[in-house]
Amino acid sequence: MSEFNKTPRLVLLPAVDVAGGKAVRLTKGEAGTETNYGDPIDAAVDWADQGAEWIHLVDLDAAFGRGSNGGILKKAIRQVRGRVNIELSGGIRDDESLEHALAIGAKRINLGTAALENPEWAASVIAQYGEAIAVGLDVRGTTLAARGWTKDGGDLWQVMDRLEEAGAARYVVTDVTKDGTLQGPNLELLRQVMDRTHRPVVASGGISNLDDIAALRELVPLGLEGAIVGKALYAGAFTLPEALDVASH
Ligand SMILES: O=C(O)c1ccccc1N[C@@H]1O[C@H](COP(=O)(O)O)[C@@H](O)[C@H]1O
Repeated sequence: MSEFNKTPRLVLLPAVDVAGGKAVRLTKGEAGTETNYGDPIDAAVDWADQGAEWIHLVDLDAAFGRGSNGGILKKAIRQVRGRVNIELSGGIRDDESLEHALAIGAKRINLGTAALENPEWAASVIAQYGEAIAVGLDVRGTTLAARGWTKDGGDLWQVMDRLEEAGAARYVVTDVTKDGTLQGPNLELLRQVMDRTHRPVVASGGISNLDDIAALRELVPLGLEGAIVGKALYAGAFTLPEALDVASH
């Protein structure tokens, strides 16, 4: 196949979710389901060493509104600066937290709760920062989830209409019921979201094996730009180099 008709690669974003100063994975985002994977700075450096181009870095305590891992996130970003782009999320809900996130070196901010609860502010920062703002659409069925995924945040399609109007640059779509379960991504949900936008979409939740990555890569022509990989990498289901290979061939 020539370079011209090859499917473009799928960008993979290893996740580093931080709670209580540790890299953890949750099941379906539920507090108390943490599996501990050690030092988040080591994890970030490890993914950078293994070829990650992006890391999806999450302050879970900030997302749940119960604390902050700000110092650790800053150190992690500093350690991989110049090698890896950081997509930062969790608790970024006002000018101060957004400006701080950008100041410590995040290339992209993922807004969850704020995009649901504060539409005017979300529209204003989407207009101001453009590509630096992604919106996280964290859903159960077609109901969005906010505040550490503990509160309903409205209807996915209605909120998407508003975000499209606001000019959101990119969506990060998480099926909360799949996240951390190793049950495979929700391909149908991704297709439905991509049907409603021309903006790039990043998939999150459920990847369990290399076949899932191959299936997601098939969606690249429909608008899927990337996929966040969490538990499968930490559990050793495959290595990041193996996944990057599947994502690009
Ligand atoms: O990633 C998780 O497991 C997770 C679990 C529970 C809540 C949030 C989680 N992840 C990230 O947090 C943002 C939302 O943060 P906020 O609502 O803007 O404060 C979400 O998009 C995920 O990236």
